[in-house]
Amino acid sequence: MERPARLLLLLSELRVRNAAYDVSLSRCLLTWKRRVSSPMYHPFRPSVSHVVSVSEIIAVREEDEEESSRTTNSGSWKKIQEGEGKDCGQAFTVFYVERCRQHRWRNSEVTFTCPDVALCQHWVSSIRELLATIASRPKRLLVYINPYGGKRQGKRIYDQKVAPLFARAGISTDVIVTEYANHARDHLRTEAELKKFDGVVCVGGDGMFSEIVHGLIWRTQIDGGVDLNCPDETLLPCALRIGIIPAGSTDCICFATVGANDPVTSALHIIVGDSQPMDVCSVHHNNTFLRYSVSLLGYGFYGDVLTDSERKRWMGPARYDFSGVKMFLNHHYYEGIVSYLPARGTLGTPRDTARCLSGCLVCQHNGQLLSERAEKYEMDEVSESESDSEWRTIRGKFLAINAASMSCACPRSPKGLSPAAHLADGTTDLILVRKCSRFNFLRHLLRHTSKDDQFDMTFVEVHRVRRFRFTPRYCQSDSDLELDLQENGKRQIFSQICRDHPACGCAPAYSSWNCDGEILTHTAIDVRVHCQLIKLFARGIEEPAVFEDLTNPCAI
Ligand SMILES: CCCCCCCCCCCCC/C=C/[C@@H](O)[C@H](CO)NC(=O)CCCCCCCCCCCCCCC
Ligand SMILES: Nc1ncnc2c1ncn2[C@@H]1O[C@H](COP(=O)(O)OP(=O)(O)OP(=O)(O)O)[C@@H](O)[C@H]1O
Ligand SMILES: [Ca+2]
Repeated sequence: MERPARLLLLLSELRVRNAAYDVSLSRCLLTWKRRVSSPMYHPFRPSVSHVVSVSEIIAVREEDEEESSRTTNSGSWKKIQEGEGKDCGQAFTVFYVERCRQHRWRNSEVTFTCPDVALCQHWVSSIRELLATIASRPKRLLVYINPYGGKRQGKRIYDQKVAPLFARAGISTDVIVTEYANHARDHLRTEAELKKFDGVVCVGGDGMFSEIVHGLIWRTQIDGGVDLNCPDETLLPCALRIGIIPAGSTDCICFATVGANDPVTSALHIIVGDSQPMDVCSVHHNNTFLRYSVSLLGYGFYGDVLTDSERKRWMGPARYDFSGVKMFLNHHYYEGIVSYLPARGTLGTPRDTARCLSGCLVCQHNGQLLSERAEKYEMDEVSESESDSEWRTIRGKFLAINAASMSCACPRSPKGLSPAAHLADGTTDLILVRKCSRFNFLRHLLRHTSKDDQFDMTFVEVHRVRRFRFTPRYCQSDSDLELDLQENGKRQIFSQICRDHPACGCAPAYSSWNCDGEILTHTAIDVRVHCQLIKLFARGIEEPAVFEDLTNPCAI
């Protein structure tokens, strides 16, 4: 029979900064509570109690008395020497996760002094044994650093903030500083010895994460004999988890899966071995694979912002705001046909007030439902797209067509493009912004930054879908398009649809797709969501109540 989770493994009287504490260790919790008899005890002050979940202990270190008295570099030991003088015996330090504001985590530490060496060693070995039983913690990681992402701080951020934490947690790393774009992707595809690692970490922005996703998915499918060009193929999930140390311009994936774009917070989520599944969209054109997307697929406004901003990379993250204002003023709309397969039987809608949070039940339910359905389709040997006659079609003039597979929350828009979208529910939210006045489009954009509903506008519609296709009007054959591209030397093809654009004289007939910050080479695309194809070292966004309870002494 398994022991009750709260059964104590150890209970001792230890000292923390000259005060006596009752310190206990169970399989789940480490607690230390100031003793009533302690000289520091104050009858009118509530007794101080601390609770740390064992799963959030980073490491434990036995303090070497001789070494510590020789060097005063160790902050924790210095405090003991100053505070306790002759009273100090053997000591050990526990490093653990502490939660701060706005979903940030910090590495905190507490040093306990024990009356004798044997007791100290017993505590250290007991905590180490417990940590060793947590199978989800990575031991060896493959790290890719983009030295040029965001504000070009990737290398410094990793060396100063992340590497020391990994070392403390006993994680060994193979580090590769990338030398060119797609270096990480190609290394993962062909060279990396993936069996040696428990996870892959990227230091950079969403573009760097996308490289890792492409490398890992590609490698997994090729190893499993899956045809990447067939949009109906069921893809094999990737075994290795991915960690993101944010050092980019948008860091939208990190923000939406962790709740902050903070390198230390992300490193700690990796160390404790968190796991967050995520949906991935495959994008095809004429049965040819183009790319994968995990956050935003945007045609029209966000495609144009990206195209324009690529020419201004030297501006750093500010390029998006500059191009955003420019494209807002340009106010181009695009004609085309959108057809989609609505998500049937799944929980949740894009207009829900509930959000996708840590341990999300909607994602769990839909994940289960969709994998059962996929098995059924496989047994009947039909594809989902063939069996389903529920495709719907919308034709129109659009300022923007966005598919948000997750909220796309980021510092620019803390609630994101689709606030109720889920990370791992097997669906994407298709947002259609029809042609409207500049004033109305500005109202719509502004609502991304306030509590108001950006979908509650007559020219905006949103559908939760499993698949969708887009065909631009004036769709040309590939060879025509190729010819035009060569002649113009750029993506935008100007056509004779100027009657609706009295101000500019001529307007592009085509936009480009912004696929997680990369420009796609085709405008006619076929998109399919693959439920929970990858896993991240993250746990989704925690509600404040989750951790308030844990630190509440009454909850012990
Ligand atoms: C008036 C303020 C309105 C603010 C509206 C803000 C909405 C912001 C929504 C951000 C959605 C980000 C989605 C993430 C996509 C990532 O996969 C991708 C890769 O990193 N990032 C981008 O493509 C980078 C895309 C960055 C897009 C930035 C757009 C900025 C728009 C500014 C419009 C200003 C109009 C002002 C008129 C006076
Ligand atoms: N050594 C390198 N030299 C040039 N480009 C690189 C290198 N390593 C990676 N890249 C490319 O740089 C691009 C941008 O990187 P990254 O995503 O890290 O930063 P960012 O664009 O500033 O941030 P975001 O994607 O969040 O906007 C990626 O698409 C990646 O392919
Ligand atoms: Ca989703």
